[in-house]
Amino acid sequence: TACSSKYVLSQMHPMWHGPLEVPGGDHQSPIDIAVKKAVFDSELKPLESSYDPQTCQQIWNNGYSFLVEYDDTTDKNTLKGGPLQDKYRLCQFHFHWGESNDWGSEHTVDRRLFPAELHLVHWNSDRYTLFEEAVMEENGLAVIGIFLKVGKRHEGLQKLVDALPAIRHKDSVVEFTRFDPASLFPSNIDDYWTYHGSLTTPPLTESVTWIVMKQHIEVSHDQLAVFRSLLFTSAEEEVQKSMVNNFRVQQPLRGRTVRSSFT
Ligand SMILES: NS(=O)(=O)/N=C1/NCCO1
Ligand SMILES: [Zn+2]
Repeated sequence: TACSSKYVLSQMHPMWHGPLEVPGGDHQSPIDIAVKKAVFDSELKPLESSYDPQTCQQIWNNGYSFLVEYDDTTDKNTLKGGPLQDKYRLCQFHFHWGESNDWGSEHTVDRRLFPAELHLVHWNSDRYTLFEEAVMEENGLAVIGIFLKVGKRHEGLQKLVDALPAIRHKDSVVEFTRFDPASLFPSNIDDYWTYHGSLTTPPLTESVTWIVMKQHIEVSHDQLAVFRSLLFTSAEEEVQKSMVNNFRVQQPLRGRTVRSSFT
């Protein structure tokens, strides 16, 4: 109904940080990863990704982050192995960041905050036919989280950074092609933490196998500054708000165990 869609929209309000309660939500994300409490699991395999840069379609500002979207109508961009039993398909990746380099990530490692965090969102194409279906189901989604640190310029990221001025406002979209998501992976993707959690933006459903990389990637101060030049607001709105601090507050662990693929 109209009111519910308005309600959902307001949850998507840019400054939305929760504390939107999810009825019975005790597997929520993000969380702090207490390294010493993580349990090494020797059964965890290396992750296997196979992405086709040709299936990259567009980049757009959804009023909360910016998304790079892939054609997920065929099995072209797959992720399997690691903690996953099934094959998952990439549908988009996006970032979360702060107004300064002191914070911005959603997950933390022993309470350590990073200036930004990359999320690559995949859905279980062995069991479902659409992202929208999988998003409601346990084991429906797999999200890879990669921390960003400020340091040397990231050559792979620059093509994406150069596209951002064209999507400054909410709901703006431009064509974006031939981008390899694996170019944003750290050199080591075998060392990761994994736990069962939720999306950190509505619908907040507890359908996510999180795979958080131990190794971060480096981007330059100037590259990150361009992220902050984006706006939460659409071109029509009188007051323009810079898109920063688009991360959710951390959620209680509620007895969950975080497993590690490394000792
Ligand atoms: N930050 S997140 O958990 O990846 N959230 C979402 N929502 C839709 C797709 O990814
Ligand atoms: Zn995210």
